[in-house]
Amino acid sequence: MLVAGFRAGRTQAELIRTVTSGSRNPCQTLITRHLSTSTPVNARLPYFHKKLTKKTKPTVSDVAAATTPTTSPSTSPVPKTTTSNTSNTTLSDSQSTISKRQSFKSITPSPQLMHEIRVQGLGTKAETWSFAKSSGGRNGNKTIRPWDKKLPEEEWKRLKKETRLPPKQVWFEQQSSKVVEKEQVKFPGMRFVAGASSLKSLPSEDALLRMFRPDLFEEIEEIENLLLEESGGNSKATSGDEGSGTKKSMPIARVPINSDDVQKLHERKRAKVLEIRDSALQEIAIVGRSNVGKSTMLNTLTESPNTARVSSKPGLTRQLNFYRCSDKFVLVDMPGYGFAFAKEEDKTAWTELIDEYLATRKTLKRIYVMIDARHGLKVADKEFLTTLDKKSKKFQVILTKCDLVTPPDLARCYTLVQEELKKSYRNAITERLLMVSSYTGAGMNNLRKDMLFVCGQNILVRERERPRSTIH
Ligand SMILES: Nc1nc2c(ncn2[C@@H]2O[C@H](COP(=O)(O)OP(=O)(O)OP(=O)(O)O)[C@@H](O)[C@H]2O)c(=O)[nH]1
Ligand SMILES: [Mg+2]
Repeated sequence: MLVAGFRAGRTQAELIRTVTSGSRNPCQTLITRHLSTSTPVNARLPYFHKKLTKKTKPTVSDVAAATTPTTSPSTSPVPKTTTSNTSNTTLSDSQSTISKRQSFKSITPSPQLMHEIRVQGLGTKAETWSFAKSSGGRNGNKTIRPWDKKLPEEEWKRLKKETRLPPKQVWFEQQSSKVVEKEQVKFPGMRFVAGASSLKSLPSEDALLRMFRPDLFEEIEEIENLLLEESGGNSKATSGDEGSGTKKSMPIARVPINSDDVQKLHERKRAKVLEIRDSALQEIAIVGRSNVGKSTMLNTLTESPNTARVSSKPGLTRQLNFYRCSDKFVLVDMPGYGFAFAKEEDKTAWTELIDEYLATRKTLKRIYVMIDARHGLKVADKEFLTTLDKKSKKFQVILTKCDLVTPPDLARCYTLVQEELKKSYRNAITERLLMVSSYTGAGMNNLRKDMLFVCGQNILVRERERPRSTIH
């Protein structure tokens, strides 16, 4: 009835204005009488209330005004404490967000870092453009864009005809092919070898070695038995506390070569121990918050989308997954931490598994901690890094999802994270952080090289990458 009295298409604000201005329309008079009680208008018209009290983003001056202590006594009927408390919380929150954003934007990254980001093709394409644009300089009011500047017009015309691409895209293609021209490192044939969802099923170092070197299976078995006998252990032990089998394991990789134990071994066996020890497998663990992109990065590293399962929903990886990588080292994909929606018992089990693995694994060479480049270090990250620091475990940070931030913001995030790491974590490798995008593949080559370097290996497969496009 209320709405029927008004012309269709009138806004609710108009309606309220007309009602409260005391118009002579009989319908309006009725409404005015109806509303002329002590109850506020908003309480009677919940829908209008919603509209009228629609939250607007507080400006910096609003925030400043709101946080300045008021001296005048409050005449409001609403209990003072409740209002002031609520508004203070909201405003101080937004104030801190604003000041955080302001201080983030005030970080000036070094030109070298910006250059590296550009050369590696990191950051969103749109901003790569504006970054390149700004480096291209201005000529009066006209912006000289790099793709206008770099080639003479006839050349553009020719390329456009050949490639049927606009100059901007041609320019990008050229830039990316410049990056790819450099030596590429590949991890061919990476594949899943084992999974461990509990400490009991964690494969022992020898078990992994057997999986990697099936040709050495019998020798490993024999040497293990000999070593166990020498050390007074029972080779037929059935404790089953390690490995997937029931046999006790003597980690061959850790046998010191000059020890009496090995000296006592048969000469033939000694040579085998040396050989096996040299093929000791090193492990590289990839950890990070849930959904940060660990499994996707693994797939991009191997250039095969099906190596690890990925999902946009957090909490997909629920066990330690061991991936064999070119016979020399193992990459370990882990469940993510900081997953708020998992069951409490699951969270405890995963944390235990990760902690135990990271703390006790002797063959673990490096821990890569992945941090989302959009957010920097979050509380869960800080907590995790603190536990690593307490255990004196060295770790390297990788900024990921770099395609989702602009190059300047990526550089700022890099600077901020680096500073925080330097300040608060003794075991962080802070000279250089790695930056990758699993979607564009930017930064992956550097990461592969870093992994090989960590394992003390020369590059296994080097090959010149063919240019990504037809443009040469
Ligand atoms: N834009 C962009 N998205 C990414 C990138 N890496 C991963 N993603 C997306 O992020 C989501 C999570 O990826 P996952 O690899 O499953 O993440 P995870 O860290 O393994 O997650 P959990 O297994 O739950 O711990 C997926 O939707 C991916 O497509 C990246 O570099 N750029
Ligand atoms: Mg995963």
